[in-house]
Amino acid sequence: MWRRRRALLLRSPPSSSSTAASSCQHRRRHLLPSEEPLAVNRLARLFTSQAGSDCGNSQKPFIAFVLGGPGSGKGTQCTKIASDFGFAHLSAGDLLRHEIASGSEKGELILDTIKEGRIVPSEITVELIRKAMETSNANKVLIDGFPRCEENRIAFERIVGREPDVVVFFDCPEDEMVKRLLGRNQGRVDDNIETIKTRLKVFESLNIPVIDYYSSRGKVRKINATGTADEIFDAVHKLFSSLRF
Ligand SMILES: Nc1ncnc2c1ncn2[C@@H]1O[C@H](COP(=O)(O)OP(=O)(O)O)[C@@H](O)[C@H]1O
Ligand SMILES: Nc1ccn([C@H]2C[C@H](O)[C@@H](COP(=O)(O)OP(=O)(O)O)O2)c(=O)n1
Ligand SMILES: [Mg+2]
Repeated sequence: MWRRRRALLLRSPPSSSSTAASSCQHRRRHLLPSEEPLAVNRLARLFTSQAGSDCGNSQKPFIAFVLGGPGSGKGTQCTKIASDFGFAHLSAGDLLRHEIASGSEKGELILDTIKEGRIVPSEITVELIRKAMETSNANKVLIDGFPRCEENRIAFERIVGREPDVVVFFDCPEDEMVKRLLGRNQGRVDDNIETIKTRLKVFESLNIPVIDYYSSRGKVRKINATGTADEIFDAVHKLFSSLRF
């Protein structure tokens, strides 16, 4: 039943939209308190040197959060960074879409949330990222599209016990982002104008505060995300060449 519904929903337009403010609060309704300490323990093992199991590496991985509005070019630029600088590319959105496609119990909730342009409960996303980091065994990681809200950020930092090394912010005007999303043509359930409007509101109200927070901590590197993908990558390449990882 759910599988048939999922197949239908994967390409259907959104049935409703909701306010940006409710997106992060979603987490509280779905939090399973018994799961949180387990995730804390697993992540603590991943990121503390005493355990010696940091993604299979003896050192903590270098972590770059890659942020920007929907359609700002995060995924496009991450592919290029991964190829030129040897980073593992972990896209939070891709991990969530794989979870939907797997037909897991959480998939239905994730799909409903993404269809509406809202943010998935943090413990689901952090757990998917944690597993992907473990599997990748990488010492340099791009985390694309995360953290999307303060609750995402706090969950990650509390569980992992550290901040990212750098936060790359692709700064793009809204009209350009809308144009790119409507032309993306990947059959995504959230690339329609109604959901895009919500995603832009969510970005402004929930993700910009995260960028402001990391700016105040001197972590943010802002990239002008207009122009061709290659022009933007020139600036990205300069930035990554200047980082020590
Ligand atoms: N600089 C660019 N100029 C025009 N289109 C772009 C540019 N960068 C990416 N795109 C296209 O815009 C769409 C959104 O890009 P994507 O990398 O998926 O962004 P995001 O991950 O931030 O949503 C894709 O179809 C991509 O091919
Ligand atoms: N940290 C995250 C990342 C994505 N999501 C959900 C909500 C987002 O609108 C969708 C799609 O994310 P994705 O990063 O793939 O989208 P864009 O690359 O910005 O177009 O996934 C989330 O809930 N939490
Ligand atoms: Mg993307």
